[in-house]
Amino acid sequence: MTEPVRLESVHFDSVEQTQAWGARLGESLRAGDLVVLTGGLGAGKTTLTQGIAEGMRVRGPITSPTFVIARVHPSLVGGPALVHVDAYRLGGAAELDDIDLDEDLEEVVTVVEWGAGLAEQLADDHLELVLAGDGDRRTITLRPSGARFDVLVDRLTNDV
Ligand SMILES: Nc1ncnc2c1ncn2[C@@H]1O[C@H](COP(=O)(O)OP(=O)(O)OP(=O)(O)O)[C@@H](O)[C@H]1O
Ligand SMILES: [Mg+2]
Repeated sequence: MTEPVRLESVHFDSVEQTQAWGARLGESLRAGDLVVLTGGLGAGKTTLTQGIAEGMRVRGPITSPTFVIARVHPSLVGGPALVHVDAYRLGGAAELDDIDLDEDLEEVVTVVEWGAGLAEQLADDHLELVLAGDGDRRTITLRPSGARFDVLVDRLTNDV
């Protein structure tokens, strides 16, 4: 029997709302976590990452890398660094293992902007966030993989 697919969505009407939710997520992330952002060009992956960085209290700025594939943002408060990977621009062929990172992924939080569909190749526990929408309105569908992220998604989809 196939396992039930769990799909929860959240909706935002402005950049500020998307970033505020990203900050809530960022506050909950810890070393070793992997967050995979999928969604087309301009879907809001980098914008959401800016919110995550704020919540994690790491050094900015979070930008769209043009030539650099991965950037390390150290913590300002003694927490884990944020490694922001823009694999979207690799054209879809790469896997996370192929990206040459100096950091031990167990010690940092990794956020990857990824081409659609590729996240399924990631075997480890991760949180996939699928971004869609246009105008100012965005929908983020949460696809947790593993118990750790199940708990996190419960917390993040409850309106508090
Ligand atoms: N509610 C919203 N949430 C996020 N972005 C929004 C929202 N409303 C409008 N936008 C705009 O959509 C654009 C999102 O761009 P962003 O660079 O974050 O997307 P991306 O998915 O990282 O794109 P790329 O594929 O180029 O990496 C920005 O110009 C942002 O201002
Ligand atoms: Mg981007």
